[in-house]
Amino acid sequence: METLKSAVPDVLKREISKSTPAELPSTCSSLLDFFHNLPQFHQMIKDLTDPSMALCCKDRIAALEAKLKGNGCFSKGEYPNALLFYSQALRLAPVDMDDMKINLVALLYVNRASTLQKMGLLLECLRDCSRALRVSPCYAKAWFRRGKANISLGKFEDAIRDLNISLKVEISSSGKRQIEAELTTALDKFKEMGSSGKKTNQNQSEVPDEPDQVKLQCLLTTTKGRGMFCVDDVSEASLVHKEDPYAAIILKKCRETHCHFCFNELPADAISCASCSIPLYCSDRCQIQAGGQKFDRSSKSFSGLEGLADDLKNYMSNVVLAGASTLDTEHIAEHRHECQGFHWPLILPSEVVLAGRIIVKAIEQKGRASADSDLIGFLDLSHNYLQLPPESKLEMHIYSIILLHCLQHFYRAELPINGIMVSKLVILLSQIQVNSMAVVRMQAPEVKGPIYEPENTLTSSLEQVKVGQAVYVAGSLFNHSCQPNIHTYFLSRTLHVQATEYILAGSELELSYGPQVGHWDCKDRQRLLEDCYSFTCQCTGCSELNVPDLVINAYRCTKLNCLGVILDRTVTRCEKHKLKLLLDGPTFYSSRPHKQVEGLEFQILVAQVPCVHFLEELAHNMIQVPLSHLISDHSHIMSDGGRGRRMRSPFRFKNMWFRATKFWI
Ligand SMILES: C[S@@+](CC[C@H](N)C(=O)[O-])C[C@H]1O[C@@H](n2cnc3c(N)ncnc32)[C@H](O)[C@@H]1O
Repeated sequence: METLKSAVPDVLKREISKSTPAELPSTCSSLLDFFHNLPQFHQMIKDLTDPSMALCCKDRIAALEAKLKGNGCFSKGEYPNALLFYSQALRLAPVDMDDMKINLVALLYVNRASTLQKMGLLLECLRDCSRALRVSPCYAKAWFRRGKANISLGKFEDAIRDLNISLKVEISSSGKRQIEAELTTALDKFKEMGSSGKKTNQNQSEVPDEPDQVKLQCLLTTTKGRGMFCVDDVSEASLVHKEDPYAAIILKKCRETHCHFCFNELPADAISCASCSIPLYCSDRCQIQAGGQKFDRSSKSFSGLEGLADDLKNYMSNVVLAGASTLDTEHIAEHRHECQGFHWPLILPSEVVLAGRIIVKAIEQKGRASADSDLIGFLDLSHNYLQLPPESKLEMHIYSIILLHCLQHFYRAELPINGIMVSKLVILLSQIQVNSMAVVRMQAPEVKGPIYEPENTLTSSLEQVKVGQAVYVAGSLFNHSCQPNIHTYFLSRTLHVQATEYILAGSELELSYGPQVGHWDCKDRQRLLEDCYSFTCQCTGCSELNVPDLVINAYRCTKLNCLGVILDRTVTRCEKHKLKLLLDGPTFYSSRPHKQVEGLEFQILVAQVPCVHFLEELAHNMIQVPLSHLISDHSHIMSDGGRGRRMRSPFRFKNMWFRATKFWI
């Protein structure tokens, strides 16, 4: 990237840095022409898209090496290490579907199943056996291992069926003897269970119905573009909105720990993409939804099992064909186009790969033939291109050109390489910057000291970690407020929006994009929103005076019983504008009810002439805000240099808010 960036001539850089959205086709076209004459550019595209150079291809030899290491650990009883090596081998092993007997993938699944069984992870073991059978349906060892796992799980009927099939397909007599012994155990246990009247618990716990969602409407606001409003009153904690992402991607740092589709933590029997070695998934369902159905195993695959009873044949097809039939077929596999041995999904930044996923989904949804140049317009997302810093504009140009060349390998007809198409990608990248949401999970940091120490209590130390980035089409219409009335959480990759207070009909529903009143002061909140989203916050928290903003960075008087505070100079600059609005307002001389906090009425009394004691501070561009009407003299604050004790935590001021009755400004 840096090489390409530095190669761009200064004139072109300047043109790009000043460009408006309307000028994008021209700047993109100029950069495209420049890169097409640049050998480094062609080399970079080759590195990113040539399958023979990709590090993410399947590699049979490396898989066999990892398998050998796994076997070594298994025989020494080092099961966690064996698990790691078998998982690594599975990630690298190519699925050779022509091999109808035992293939490497099936063998690795059975080896990992044995390891999982040794570790007491029986459900995981069972799943791996089924995966082996999906690849090699007549693999006796997989049926045998499945039977054993089912015995341990108390599912004796299934175990008997598994073992009977295993007996049928096993050819060696020693193998048959082993299976028969296990079958006897299963039959005995089944009889025992029958006589004691015990039944395996088949009852699934009922999932409670989700409450109805609230009716929302999208309206144009005066200062923030479109926003989401509620039609009726919304009670606290109601589910306001629920949505699956249009496209999503895992963050690079979570690639080895979380499922690349649903973003949940990976289980011990994580599975990999059938075509490349990049993603890991928590289940077959996630793998298929992300990468598409790889094994289309028809019932022909296990024909030739003459003599097998019909109920066993049915059972066999249920096990072997499980998964695919239960899938939502409307889902468009989002990783499929990336896993042709290409290198770019591994290398390019997450948001660029996310842009690729959006483009591909749009093409697939519209139908390849009808895909026109307005490929992404239908998403109707806002963007911030005009406000972007020059450096970001240049990077977006370069990444768009690179991405277009990468996608071309799969969608040559739909994605012509020209200035207009690149400009669409530039806009898409800036739309992603403004609209994509971080998918988060709660995580407890590692506990260092003894658990009973107050700092180590898990509930207090849970923190949010970002695991993915996703674009939600309707979810993107919620504006930001530093005093939000809704919050978001994620179950799997589904966005849930919930009310945090009672909201009156017709009110705007606003969430916090990060900063909130009471946690950050106004200037820090505004800086963050400008830096990350390129807008100047117009929420009530930033445009109207509020108590936490005045006191969060204030200096408190050290004198006992004195509640006086002095604002930091940097805060004052930000608050001055709000104060001016207040002073210019119609309530200049009057007192007006400002805020109701737990039954106490706060008042802002706007004095025409500032109190004499504070003139000195005002001369230094500082504003003194005593939080008690009892205070009459603040000369002592100035006498100790105005430093006082710095109060950062708004909660420590909470008591003060309740004690205070008036503000004097
Ligand atoms: C995710 S979109 C929200 C929907 C957007 N208003 C629209 O019309 O599509 C984020 C954009 O909305 C605007 N926005 C959201 N919250 C805002 C706020 N508190 N103050 C000013 N603009 C805001 C900014 O332009 C921001 O880039």
